[in-house]
Amino acid sequence: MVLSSPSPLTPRATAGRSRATRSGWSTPMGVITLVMLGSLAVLAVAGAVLWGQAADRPDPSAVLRAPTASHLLGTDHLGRDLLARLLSATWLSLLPAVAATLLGATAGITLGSLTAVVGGRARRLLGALINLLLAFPALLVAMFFAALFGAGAGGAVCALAVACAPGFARITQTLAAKVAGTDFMAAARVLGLRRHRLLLRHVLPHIAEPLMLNTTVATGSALVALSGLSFLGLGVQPPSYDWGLLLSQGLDRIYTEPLPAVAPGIAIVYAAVAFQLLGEMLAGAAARRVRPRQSEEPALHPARTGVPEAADHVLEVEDLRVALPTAEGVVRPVRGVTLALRRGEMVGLVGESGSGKSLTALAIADLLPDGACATWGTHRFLGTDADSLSRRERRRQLATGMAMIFQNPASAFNPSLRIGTQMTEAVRAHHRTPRAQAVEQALAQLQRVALPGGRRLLRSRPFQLSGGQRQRVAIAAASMMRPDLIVADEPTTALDVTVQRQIMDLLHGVRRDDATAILFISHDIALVADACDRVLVMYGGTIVENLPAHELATGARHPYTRMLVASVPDLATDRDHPLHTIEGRPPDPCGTAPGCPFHDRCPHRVDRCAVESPVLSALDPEHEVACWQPLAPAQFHGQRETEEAEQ
Ligand SMILES: Nc1ncnc2c1ncn2[C@@H]1O[C@H](COP(=O)(O)OP(=O)(O)OP(=O)(O)O)[C@@H](O)[C@H]1O
Repeated sequence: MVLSSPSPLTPRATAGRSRATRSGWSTPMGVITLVMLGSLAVLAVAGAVLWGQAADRPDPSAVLRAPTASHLLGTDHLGRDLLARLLSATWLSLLPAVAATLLGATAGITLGSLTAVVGGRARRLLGALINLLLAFPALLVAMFFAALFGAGAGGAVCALAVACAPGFARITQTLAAKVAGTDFMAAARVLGLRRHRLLLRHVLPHIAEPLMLNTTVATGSALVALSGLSFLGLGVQPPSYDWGLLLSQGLDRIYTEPLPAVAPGIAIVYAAVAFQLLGEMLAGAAARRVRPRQSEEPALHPARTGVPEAADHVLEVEDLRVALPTAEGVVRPVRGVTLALRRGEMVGLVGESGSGKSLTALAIADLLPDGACATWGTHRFLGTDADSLSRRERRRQLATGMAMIFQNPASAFNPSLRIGTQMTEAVRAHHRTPRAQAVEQALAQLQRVALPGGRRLLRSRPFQLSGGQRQRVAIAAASMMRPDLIVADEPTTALDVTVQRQIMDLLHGVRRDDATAILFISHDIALVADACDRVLVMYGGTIVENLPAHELATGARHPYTRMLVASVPDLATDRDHPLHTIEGRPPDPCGTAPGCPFHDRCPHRVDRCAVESPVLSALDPEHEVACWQPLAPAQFHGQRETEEAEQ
């Protein structure tokens, strides 16, 4: 008896497994699969009708006959024709296998997919439950439950469903975990979609294909397992019969007449192979659906605008701290961030890798990873104190007032859903906008980001678009709710320079037209200086300088900002001289050393810097710096000239 847990077949993983799967249903293997499945389907439907009577008709004069021309497989102990019984048992053998697999798959997939949408503790509990269930061998579980439920087809089906459910749960958990960490799930969470909607709209469609393939293959295994249970006397009971029972009865006389035992065995293997081949063919078909992307990039040159006049704050954050538990101890990558964004303002957030930019953005969007703890001195979004809202109210406020754009436009969309579905789901869920109206809105947004194709584009799937097109769709989707704040985490990093410019133009268009504030996270200092109104410079988990973007090149006062700017080729540096690098390493996010986080790398440090943390203080109404000895512009240039002379 074989009872295997379903294996995690994925379209890509199985794509290379056989040439037949790659070449489709018209190949010899495809034709064989269709013929085998077709013959099983015909026998399942017509077998009992055509041969049912002959199968049940006893003949005392022909008991236990060997195969003859009138009884090709011989007869049983009541003289019934074994070939007729074999053929008419097809549906009784296949139906329970399909039912057991579907029941087990439904239970397992439900359990496994829940792990993608529930919170940390519930997820750990579910994971532990799945591990516990998997600890018991499926075969023993099936036999135990078959005995518990009582011998019979119903009991065997339930037992098998219970036995195969943990395998499905584990596969689903693994597949769903990959989905849970994707940008499109983060985006969907920002949109405030409820758990059941996340599950049904984003998780399950995304993993449906591999699950379907596994279910198909598992049906073959279930057929073998059910036949095994019948063989052991725990499955179908006389006078009913399936292939397993016929095999068991045939074994009694296998040494004198092998055919009555071999024929049901062949039928079982035949059906199991047919299901296996079906799984292979479906996997191959799924792999072929991953098509190359199109690459059309029409030029975009919308007008640029200056800083908007509006001055009301969309977001105010004071003393944001984020702590993350790790195996090495608690990490504190964000250590007191203070920032504010005005309506229609584009603010750049720059800093070395690991300075805490992304975690700051995730904390603002309420998307921190499980276990992370964020604390705030002040946290006001759209004038409302976040602490005064329930979690649900806050989610809703974020869903309607904030959108996120991620670095990788490929992962920002659920690849299994059409662009139109993803663009319209937030307005439909939160504003109860009718479908047709939501589609019209989506079309208008696509037009706004200069994407041709209208309804055709809405019907397409993310993989059919180029990276630049996907990022433009991401901006169009983010604008659907007319959010007050867009957090764009390195939205141009994965794109080439021409497309980067187009994306920046679009973001400018959004903030100009909708007065949307944009927090623009980037490593590209030159781009930030060029595109943003203000720049926040982050180092060691804090904001060390807040200054107008046009002052970044020459007016920065924090030594770190100046060194960061000096390391960029085309801002204030002389190309005839080697670029400046910042010696030393960023501070350890686990560390608890006092003082300025930059003091051990700072050429201008004084004694106080090692013991006292400087706070962000205003130099003028538009310029703040966290430094005990802010540089004067001349002082920095003097220093650089000295260094260059030494070199
Ligand atoms: N889930 C996590 N668990 C533990 N540490 C983390 C986690 N996420 C981020 N960190 C750590 O927190 C620090 C800040 O990470 P963050 O991603 O915010 O930096 P960043 O400034 O955005 O860097 P980059 O520019 O490279 O994206 C890094 O040292 C990182 O290793």
